[in-house]
Order: sequence, then structure tokens, then C-alpha cells
Amino acid sequence: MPSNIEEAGASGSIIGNDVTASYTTEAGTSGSIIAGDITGSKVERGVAGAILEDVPHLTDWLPTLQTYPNPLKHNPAYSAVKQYFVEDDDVVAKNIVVKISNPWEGLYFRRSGPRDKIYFDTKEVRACIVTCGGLCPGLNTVIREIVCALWNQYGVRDIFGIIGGYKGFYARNTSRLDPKIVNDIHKRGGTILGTSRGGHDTSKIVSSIEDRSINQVYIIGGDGTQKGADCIYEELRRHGMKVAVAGIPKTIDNDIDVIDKSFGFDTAVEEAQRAINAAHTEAESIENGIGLVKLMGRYSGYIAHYATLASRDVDCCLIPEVPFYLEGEGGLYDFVHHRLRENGHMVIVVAEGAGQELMAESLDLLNGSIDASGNRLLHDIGLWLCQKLKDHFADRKEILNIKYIDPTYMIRAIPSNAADNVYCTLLAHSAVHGAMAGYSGFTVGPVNGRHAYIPIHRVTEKQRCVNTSDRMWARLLSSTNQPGFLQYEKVMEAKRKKEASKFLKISDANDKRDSNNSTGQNGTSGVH
Ligand SMILES: Nc1ncnc2c1ncn2[C@@H]1O[C@H](COP(=O)(O)OP(=O)(O)OP(=O)(O)O)[C@@H](O)[C@H]1O
Ligand SMILES: O=P(O)(O)OC[C@H]1O[C@](O)(CO)[C@@H](O)[C@@H]1O
Ligand SMILES: [Mg+2]
Repeated sequence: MPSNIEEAGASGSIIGNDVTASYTTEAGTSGSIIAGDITGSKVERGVAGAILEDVPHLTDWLPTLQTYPNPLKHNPAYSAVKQYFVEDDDVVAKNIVVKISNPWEGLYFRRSGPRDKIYFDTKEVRACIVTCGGLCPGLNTVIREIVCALWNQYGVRDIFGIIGGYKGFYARNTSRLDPKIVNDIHKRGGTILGTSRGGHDTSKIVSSIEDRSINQVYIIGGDGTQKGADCIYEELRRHGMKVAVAGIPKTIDNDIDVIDKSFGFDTAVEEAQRAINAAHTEAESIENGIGLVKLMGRYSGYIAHYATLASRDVDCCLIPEVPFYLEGEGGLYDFVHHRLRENGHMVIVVAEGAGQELMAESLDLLNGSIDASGNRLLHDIGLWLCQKLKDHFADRKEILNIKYIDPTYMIRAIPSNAADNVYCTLLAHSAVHGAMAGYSGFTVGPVNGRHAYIPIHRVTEKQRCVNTSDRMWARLLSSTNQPGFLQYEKVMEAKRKKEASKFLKISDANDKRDSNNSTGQNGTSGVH
């Protein structure tokens, strides 16, 4: 047991809205659980300010569940592993840069991995897998590895694929999965199960789980999907059902909080290099050439950020977290002129969510459309920026050769690279071990390099964005030497004032003309 968690023996208390009860944890460790609501967070206080943010366990609502020895004990592949089973009190620190004066203080998550006791008779496990949201490299690898871990490590034979995302639970038949069926799917992009947005109906999904006697649900998807998984877990728990819900976080945008990085992100950044290289080659081969590349990133600009840092050919990276402006000192036009004078060409990378307000304002567009899941639909910043730059140079009668490359779907519809494949394997195995160990309502993922079980609500309460006040963004700025657009608010305010006074002048002129017309300019009546 690590010294950051209190020693075994003592008891603690659960403080809910109206629930107070004493408890002793499974492993006999102690502390206090502070629950936000009846099914809410399980927080255990350890020594020296250490806090374990624990995940729910089936025994929280089914306290008399039977346990079984983990069959991995007799698996020859694992026989050489010295400490194969994870101890119940092994935890992973959320922050590993600590103060030497109090190194233990902070948040911890339960370490993931196989436990020696499991809560399912493996012959009775009926597992299902669903993929939701946009595509991401590695989806098929995760599916493959969940199937193989269930089959080979635990001897599970009833594994079903839910077809077409959440709505597939109640609108489609399931498809049986086994190691043969999934054998080489990791070499393909996409998801063999299909995916969708929208269609999350908790009660229909839970009824379908109940009707099909499913007792382990593996849900692969982004922030929206994980919110949906949390609702399913809560509902199953309310029904008192013995069903483990495991979330595997997926997002090309890398916008899921707490975990180090989401799978497929590295593959996407690598693929984006091909577009950036092409943009650079085009730009440097022609007079005043600009290569403009649009990359995915709805609210978070990680792909653009890392693709820029990796490339070193990019002169300017525009992301949703840094609003930019075109005209005036410190604006994009100034910088483009400067770079073209200096180098004769340049490369701009723009995340799809960047500059949405600027564009909406300039085109008088509404920002209200959403997709079936409620995500904001974006205007094409790449095309708009291309046109603005072309117009600007044409107005000044200067040459500009701009080449626009939009590899949007190409970077996410590909198979995962080698590193992501290994990462997907660990995620899948963690999820299976966690479900078998009786945990539910959890998401798997690496925290500071070690895989952990994280309560689902912890990863969905906020979306992760590029932190523009940390050293990683500073590295990008120092590599591109692009403007920081720090005067954004001031410039936009001045622009708005200018527009408003222009509008006032126009309406004054119109009023004057109307009154001239009504009095009749030649002394005649305005009424004809
Ligand atoms: N707040 C929510 N509660 C319940 N279900 C949700 C919620 N938000 C989204 N969902 C459901 O989750 C599924 C996927 O959501 P969404 O389309 O937003 O993709 P995502 O999981 O966020 O992945 P990505 O954004 O990476 O493509 C959809 O079926 C949607 O109905
Ligand atoms: O066009 P689709 O499939 O809805 O997906 C587009 C969105 O999905 C993502 O890849 C992931 O959320 C975003 O970057 C992008 O805006
Ligand atoms: Mg999302």
C-alpha cells in the first residue's frame, strides 16, 4: 500500500444530499466518501491531503455479489509476470510534478489492470461493444482488443457488436463478434460497427441491454459519447442491475480532459504532415505562394498545434483558443506581407474551429446550426480565409498564389499507426479488466503515463482546450514567430465602432434623402 493512503482498519462516512453512512473500503482501507448525490462521486481522503477519486463498483448497489478467482492466474502467457494483479490500493497520481514539502497532496485515480478476484462468472458474461461520434484512427483496434481480451484472457464467448452507434441498441440487430471476425480489422480505418451522432435514448438503450441480458457494456466515443455512457450507467444502477459500463475515450480532437492524450491523435498529426508538406512544396515553388491547410479541431486546436510543431515548415497556426484578426497592427495581413517579403512564401495551418466569430461577423452569418448530437456546425474558415487573402492582395494589386488544402476527413479515416495500435491495446485491456473486476461508470486512460480508472463524469465535466499560457504553446510561438493576436479585443472593438459610425453616417444620409424626397427637392411634393 502506498503511504499516501491511510492505513487499513478505520471507517469513514458517506455524505450525500441526505445520505450519511459509515463505510470501510473493500480492501479495508479507510477515509471519507463525499458523494455529490446518491450515485455521485466516491472520494476517499488519504493522508497528507491525498484524495482518491474512485470509480463506482457493482457492490455499491449489490453488496452481496459473489466473487470468482481471475482465470488469468492459470493463463500460460502471463505465468512469467511476477506481480500480475493490481492491488486494490494502487493509485495513479493526477499531478506528478509535486512540492517536496508535501509530495502526496492532490488527486489520485484507481490504477487499472487485472484484479485477482473478479465479479463475473466468465461463462455468464454477455458483453457488447458500441462506437459513437466521429471516426478516429484506432477504433477497430480497440474493438479487436476488447474481443480478444474477453475471449482469450477470460474465456467469454458471448460478445456482440451494436451496429451504428447508440441508436443501434434499439433500432438494429446486434452482430456476433469473435477473434476470427476481428482478426485483421486493425489494419482498416473506420469502425466495423458503424457509428452515428444523436439518437441517445437512455431508457430505450437500458431496455435493450436488459432484454438482451447484456452484463458488460463497452462504449467507445468522445465527450458526447461518454456523457451518454454516464447516463446509461446511472440508469442501470437505478434499476439495481448487475451491468458493468466501461467507457473508452475516443476523439481525434484530443479534447477529453484528465487523460494524457486520446488514441488516434498521433496518427492524425502524422497524416497531417503530408498535407503540410504538400502545402509547403506548392508555396515555395511559386511567386508569393501561400499554402493554407485546414485541419480538424472543433473547439480544441491540438491537431493544428502539434502538426505545426512537428512540421517546422508552418509560419502561422490559427486555433479556436486564440481569436485572430486580419487588419491593422499585429493582424494576419501584416504578418503575411512581412513573411512573404522575407521568404517569398509561407504556410498557414488553420483549425476548423478557428476564427468562427470573425467570419460570422464579416459575413453576417448566424452561429446557431447544430448537428444531431448538438455540436455546433462550423463555417468553412479555410475557404473564407483564402478568399479574404485573395481579395486583400487584389485590392493592393499585388501578386498572391494561394493553394488551399483541406485534408479534413483524410486524417481521421485511416488506420492507426504502430504507437496508437499499442495504446489502443492497453485501453481495451484496461476496460475489460475493470469490468471483470466489477467496476462500472468508469473511463479508462493514461494519467501521467500510467493507465487508470477515472469516473466518467470527471472526464466530461469540461472539454480540454489548448492552454495558451503554458510552455507548449510558447514553443509553437517561438518556432513560427507568428503574432500572438493579443490586441484582439481592442481591434475588434475599434472595428465595431467604425462599422457602427459608418452605419450611422449611412442612415443619416438616408434620413436626409428621405426628408428631401418627402418635401420634394424641387419644391414639389414627395407624394407622386
Ligand atoms: N449530453 C449527452 N447526454 C447523452 N448522450 C449524449 C450527450 N451528448 C452526446 N450524446 C450522444 O453521444 C453520441 C456521440 O456524441 P457526439 O456526436 O457529440 O460525438 P462524440 O462522442 O463527442 O465524439 P467526437 O466529438 O469525437 O466525434 C451521440 O449518439 C449523442 O446522441
Ligand atoms: O462531419 P462529422 O462526421 O460530423 O465530424 C466532424 C467533427 O468531428 C470531429 O472530428 C470530432 O469531434 C471534429 O473535429 C469535427 O468537427
Ligand atoms: Mg465531441
